[in-house]
Amino acid sequence: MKFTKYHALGNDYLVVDPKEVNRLSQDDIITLCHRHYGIGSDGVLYGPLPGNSCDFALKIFNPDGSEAEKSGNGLRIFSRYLWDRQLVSSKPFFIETPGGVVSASVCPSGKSVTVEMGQVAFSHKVSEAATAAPEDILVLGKTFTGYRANVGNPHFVILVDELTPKLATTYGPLIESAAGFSNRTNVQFVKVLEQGKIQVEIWERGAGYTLASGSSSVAAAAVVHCLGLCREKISVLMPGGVIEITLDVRFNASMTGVVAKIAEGTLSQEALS
Ligand SMILES: N[C@@H](CCC[C@H](N)C(=O)O)C(=O)O
Repeated sequence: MKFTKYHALGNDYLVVDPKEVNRLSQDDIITLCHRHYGIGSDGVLYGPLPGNSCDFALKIFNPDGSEAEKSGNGLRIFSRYLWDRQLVSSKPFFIETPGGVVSASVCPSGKSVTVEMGQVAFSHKVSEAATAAPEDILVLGKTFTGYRANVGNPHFVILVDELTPKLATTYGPLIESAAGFSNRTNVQFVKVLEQGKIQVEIWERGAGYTLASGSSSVAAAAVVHCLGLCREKISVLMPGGVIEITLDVRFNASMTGVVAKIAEGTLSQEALS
């Protein structure tokens, strides 16, 4: 089975073409993503599949084998894969995910990709709640105030004054699976640095601590903009680098950042046995 590996600011994904394999089981995905027993990645992008409403459809899997509705960096990486395979040009094209259809465009060098991620809802259900509402959550004796956002996939955005990776690694796993989140949640700890700049530490649902996340960047930017803390153009600083987000008045989000190809290879049969 052939695979291609890319990263977007250190958020790494394997792209597996359905032509290579009819189906990936949950165990296959867990092994593929495992950094010792497999190739290692923050997820698997299974596509291109035939779309219902556009040329390309994509399935996105987390390293725990669960399926995500959407992934910002996953979509930017998959766009770059389509571009590398000469299946798209530098003109905008559409990709269908369970979390909605997005439009993407790859810059002429292939190194930067923009995805129009769609409208952010301030709830865990798409198209509900037009404004961010605070919600307290008690974890390990500490109360955090966060805001739900849905970018196709669910997020819980917590504003803090002091930001450390430890916040994400200590509280992230407990918040991810807290009782109030019926389908678990991605978690972002966010510090507003200035009007157009925020810093974020991320705990991803089904993946854990990651160096960057596109949908998390969109969720965090939408919440701080909705609260009036930042304007509509926001640079999101993460441990892996920067993603640029632009929001319109209805919280439709455009996301731009770099993508790099790491490797192409063939997985040994033995690895999945
Ligand atoms: N890394 C991603 C998010 C991947 C999906 C997420 N773990 C989920 O389960 O929703 C991104 O760049 O958005």
